[in-house]
Amino acid sequence: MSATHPHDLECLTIEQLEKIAADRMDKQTRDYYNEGADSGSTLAENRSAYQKYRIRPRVLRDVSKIDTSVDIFGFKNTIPMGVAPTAMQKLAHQDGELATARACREAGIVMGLSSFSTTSLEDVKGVLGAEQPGVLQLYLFEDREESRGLIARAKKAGFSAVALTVDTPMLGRRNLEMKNQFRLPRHLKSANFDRGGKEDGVVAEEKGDEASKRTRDRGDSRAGYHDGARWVSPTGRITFHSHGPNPTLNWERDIDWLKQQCHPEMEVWVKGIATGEDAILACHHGVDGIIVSNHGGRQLNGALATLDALPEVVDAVRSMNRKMPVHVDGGIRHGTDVFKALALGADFVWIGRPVLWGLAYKGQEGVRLCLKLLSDEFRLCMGLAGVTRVDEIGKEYLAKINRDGFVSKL
Ligand SMILES: Cc1cc2nc3c(=O)[nH]c(=O)nc-3n(C[C@H](O)[C@H](O)[C@H](O)COP(=O)(O)O)c2cc1C
Ligand SMILES: CCCCC(=O)C(=O)O
Repeated sequence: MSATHPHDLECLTIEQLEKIAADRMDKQTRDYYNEGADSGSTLAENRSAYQKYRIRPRVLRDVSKIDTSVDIFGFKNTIPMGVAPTAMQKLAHQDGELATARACREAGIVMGLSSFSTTSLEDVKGVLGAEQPGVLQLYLFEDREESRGLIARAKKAGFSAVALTVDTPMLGRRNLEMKNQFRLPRHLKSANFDRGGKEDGVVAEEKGDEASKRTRDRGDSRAGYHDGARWVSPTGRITFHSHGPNPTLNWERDIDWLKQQCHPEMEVWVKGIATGEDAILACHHGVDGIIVSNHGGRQLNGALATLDALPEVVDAVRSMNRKMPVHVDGGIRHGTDVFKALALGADFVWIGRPVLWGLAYKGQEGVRLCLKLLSDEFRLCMGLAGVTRVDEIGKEYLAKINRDGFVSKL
């Protein structure tokens, strides 16, 4: 964007943003951000699933006044879209999560913050301010005390909700992450678990001068290694590889525990639902909302694209007596994608990688651009489809293209 033109003429779509960002990231970061698990087929299908649907626009409806806003956590969000929690944003830009928070605040858009952010949750909420809702994504650790502390801090800082990630009982197989032996560079830290710089990725190299660097280069186990599922470190420090995945999580014990910790100040959401069965369990266990997600194709490759899983989840929730919001993420790259997800029954969508690409492009300015592109496209889509309010978007606005090319109404 320049003083003379409201658009960034170098970057008019999220696809262009993706390309520009790819050139600006180092290989480690680009691979970590962009890859999916295994062959990447679920990652690809999250995007291509949107191509199976077409919009059935209605005309002559006076669309001169369009309201794209929705209510979320008592806040008037400018568009039914939020920023999904993604770890380690300082890899993309030195301002990291602060830049994202500033852009969200400017745009009036809710922000999700990863447990493994490179900025502390207090600093991020400080930027968002009292009005703007924040959602803390939670990895519930086997070490419950650590999680209890984090939840208490989120409550104190004024987060509106925690979103418990449930699709990571184990870490998905990410081949480039393993090949690159990816971990957080020494100058960055997992800020929510910072204990004076004593964390993995820092210690081995920092304390360790040349001698421990040589040790590490030799692959000595004292310095740790990435075995494909976790970073195996003898130091026992908290890293996303060592503590993120938790195979012990279960509905009975953990959801009730979490509700006790969070309610009534913070809502409890579950992120990573992919079936109608689990949506019903979520209802039974009294969570406040669910996010249909496959972690951006980074966990179980071969899982359904989230847009394909969405209808069964929506049907399951509608079959229950309780009104529980259903959100979705994964592969959303156009305003029309937001429209399609809502038409299939989602109340709200979240975007992950496009924000990271915006950060890599221009920090806060780049995230602002990313949010603006999608917001502008969504508004235009509503107008061209003949809709002036978000709650009017329903399945009558969609048709599905079957594999053989036939079009069917939903
Ligand atoms: C680099 C990266 C890091 C992520 N980190 C987290 C995380 O810390 N916690 C989490 O629940 N999800 C995490 N996610 C998943 C996102 O929240 C979201 O589900 C996904 O990115 C949505 O798909 P999209 O990138 O296609 O928009 C991460 C995704 C990416 C790409
Ligand atoms: C346990 C994984 C933490 C970071 C993350 O969610 C991701 O890289 O996808």
